Amino acid sequence: MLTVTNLIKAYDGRPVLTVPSLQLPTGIHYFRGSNGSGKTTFFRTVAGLLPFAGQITLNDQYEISRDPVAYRLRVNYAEAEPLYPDFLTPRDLAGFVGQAKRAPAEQVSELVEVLGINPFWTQPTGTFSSGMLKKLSLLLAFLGQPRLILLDEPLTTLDTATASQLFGLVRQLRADQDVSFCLTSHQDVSLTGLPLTSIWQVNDGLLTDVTP
Ligand SMILES: Nc1ncnc2c1ncn2[C@@H]1O[C@H](COP(=O)(O)OP(=O)(O)OP(=O)(O)O)[C@@H](O)[C@H]1O
Repeated sequence: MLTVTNLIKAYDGRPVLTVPSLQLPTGIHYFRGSNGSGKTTFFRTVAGLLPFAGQITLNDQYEISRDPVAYRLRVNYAEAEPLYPDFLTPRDLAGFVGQAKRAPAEQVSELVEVLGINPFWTQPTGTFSSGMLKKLSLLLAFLGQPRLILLDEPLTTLDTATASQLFGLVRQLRADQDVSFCLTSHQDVSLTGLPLTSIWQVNDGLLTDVTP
């Protein structure tokens, strides 16, 4: 599903992530590692948000630099600590992102319901709690018809009921539409009952497969 080759990501000339070769099949992949080990850098790079050296290809077909639009239509990302312009509401953001991701008409309302966003749908994000921001970022990450969704620390600040709804959504998209997921968490994701395809340990910008 995802192939990464000769990836080097540096900040100001300092390499922080090196992935010589990585192949992820369809499934749910969990990346764990200590603070500053490179998880977010990896996710942001795969999401197409950071410049890097190397190749990243989805489904042997869409290379991130060669097919930037087709690739980004199929790879969605939820930030660990989402931030939006204060004056925008979930309705505004879902409108923009939904259009960019070519989301089906009824998709937004279904996700609003599942993630419990109705009570603050038209409220400016500048007034949001961290959990409300997290719910909104998750909604945006599910819009369109992604083949891969990157969830960076999806559980942080999320209440238990919404976490359970989120896992239900992940299971459903996995089973019904063969959507793949990569996620990070400082909590032990294997305890959530999600069927994990692989587990990766990130240390000092290097990824090691530690799947049992
Ligand atoms: N914008 C940036 N400029 C310079 N260095 C950065 C930048 N963002 C991250 N880094 C560095 O890259 C390395 C990896 O950071 P990253 O955010 O990917 O870690 P992480 O594994 O996601 O950590 P955490 O668990 O704390 O979220 C760290 O050394 C960090 O200081």
